[in-house]
Parts: sequence; C-alpha cells; structure tokens
Amino acid sequence: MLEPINGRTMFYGKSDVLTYRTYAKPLAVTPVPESSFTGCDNIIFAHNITFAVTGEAFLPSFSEGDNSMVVATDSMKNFILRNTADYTGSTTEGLLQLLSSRFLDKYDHVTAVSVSADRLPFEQVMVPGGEGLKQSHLVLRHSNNESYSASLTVKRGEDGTEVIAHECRLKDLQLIKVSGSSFYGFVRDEYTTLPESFDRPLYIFLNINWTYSDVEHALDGDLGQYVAAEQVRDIAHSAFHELNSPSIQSLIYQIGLRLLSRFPQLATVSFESNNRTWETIVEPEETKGGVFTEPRPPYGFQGFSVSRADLVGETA
Ligand SMILES: O=c1[nH]c(=O)c2[nH]c(=O)[nH]c2[nH]1
Repeated sequence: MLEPINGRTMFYGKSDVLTYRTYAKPLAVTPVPESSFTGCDNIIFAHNITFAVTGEAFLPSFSEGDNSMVVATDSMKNFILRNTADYTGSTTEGLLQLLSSRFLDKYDHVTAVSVSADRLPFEQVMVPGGEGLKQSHLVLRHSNNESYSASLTVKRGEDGTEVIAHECRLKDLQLIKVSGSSFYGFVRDEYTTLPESFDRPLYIFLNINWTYSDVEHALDGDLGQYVAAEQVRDIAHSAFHELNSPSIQSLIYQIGLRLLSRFPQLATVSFESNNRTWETIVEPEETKGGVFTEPRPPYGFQGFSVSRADLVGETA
C-alpha cells in the first residue's frame, strides 16, 4: 500500500498487465515432509501485474492538469513487459523487486512503487516417456485451482531502493473434509437455530498470507529459504487431515502454528476463511454415505493472524 503524501492519497498506475515470460530460472526449494513439491521449472513464469506509483511531483497533474511529469500508464505497461525479459531470478517477489527498483532508478520524481502480481498457474502435463510418465517440457495446462500472489512496496531510500513492505498469498484454496470436524458448545439463546454438530462435512475457502522476517528470502530463491505456495498449501492439507477441529477458528490457528514452526524464516501468517459447510440432506450411516447440498448464503467468515510470539509454549 502506498502511504499518503502530506496526508493526501495520491497514486496512479496500471493493472492487469499480463506477462507471459518463458524459461525463467527454475526454482528449487528446501523440501518439507508434508509436501512433494521441491521446485518448478518455470517454463512459463506468468503474472497478472498491478503497478502503482506515487510522488509529490504528481500533484500538478491532479490539481492543474499539468502532465509534464506523468509517465503514461501505457508506458508503464511497456516498461513492465520489456523489463520482465531481463529477470534472471526464479521468484515472483524477485521479479516485482526488479521492476519497481528499475522504475525508481529511471524516473527520479517517483518516490515509491506498490506492485502486486497474481501468478498465472501453468502446470506441465504428463506424457509417456522412458519408464511410465514424465513431465512435458513443451505442453503446459492452465490451472484453475488455488493461485499465488505477492505484493511489494518499494521506496527510494538513502542508499538506493528498499522494500518497505511485502506480503505473499495463497488464494482460493477450497477444501472439504467429509468427516472429523465438529461445532458445538457455542452460545445458545433466543437467536440460536443452528443445531450442535459433532461430525460435519466441513467445506472451507481459505486465503493464507505470509511475510518473511528477512524479505531477501522471498526475493532470491537461491538463498534456499523461499517458501513456495505449494508447500503452504500442502501443510494446510495435512493439518486439516490430521486435526479433529472444533471450529474453523481453531483450525486456522493450528495451520498457522504449523506453518510458523515448519518455516522459521516466516514472521507472520494470516488467514481469511469462509465457511461453506455442506447442508446435510440425508445423514450418513455406517453402511451408506450421506447426501449433501450447497449451503445457502449468507456465509460466515473468519480472519486471524499468528506471529512467532504465538509459538512460545505451543506444540504445533
Ligand atoms: O467453525 C465455525 N465457526 C463459527 O463461528 C460458526 N458459526 C456458525 O454458524 N458455524 C460456524 N462454524
């Protein structure tokens, strides 16, 4: 987020800049027990980028219609596309840092850049090869599953540009646990119609956000501390599988603790969750499955953040 200048909000920029870069540097991550993900070839390193700039020098463009300092957003789009070709690293965050620091270097009157990118997921398809199947290095499939995004705020500092804020995000993870979740013991009063549930089919939509203690670990995959969204996703999977959760509140807290203990390089983890628990039409029985349907709106939601202080005295 760009801070106001002298108490005034002032920024402009370009969104939906689609950059399909081929053959970026492959990413290798330190493996974790919950995930088979060890990296990706980055054959297609594609992003939808939003780029916004601010600076005192833009005030006359708003107040007097003086465009003499305005870098057209069309030029911004060209800058993003052409400079993407020069990125030699393997992470979304590193690409965003390159684009924003180069922009600040080129245009002296810009004081800060806020940039975010949704990674557009393309997965290598499996094809016959050698013994069994192998990943194709030519054909990839656009995925509509959960996706990854990152945002940076980069400012002109005393010694060049510095990243002053960052956030990484796994978006729209949709998980159903068919048995092993409950919700009971909540306030019962004249407004309560919801029955207690001791085994509900818990369907959740989750966004998981994280920050690093040292942002360099996000920018440079070669440092071996990069946390891939796929690893975050797989840890959420295994926590959901293992825990008998009394509520979504408790579930996201426990997922947060697991992520922080698995990745000492992370400073915070936060969640936005949405409750889409299926409505039960026919109760499952021992010998027969149940029948469920989509819940009706409105939907419940939760938000929570954990930091390293929450780990003290906990065994996640
Ligand atoms: O996990 C839940 N938390 C709630 O706060 C809540 N409220 C509700 O109606 N169902 C649920 N489920």
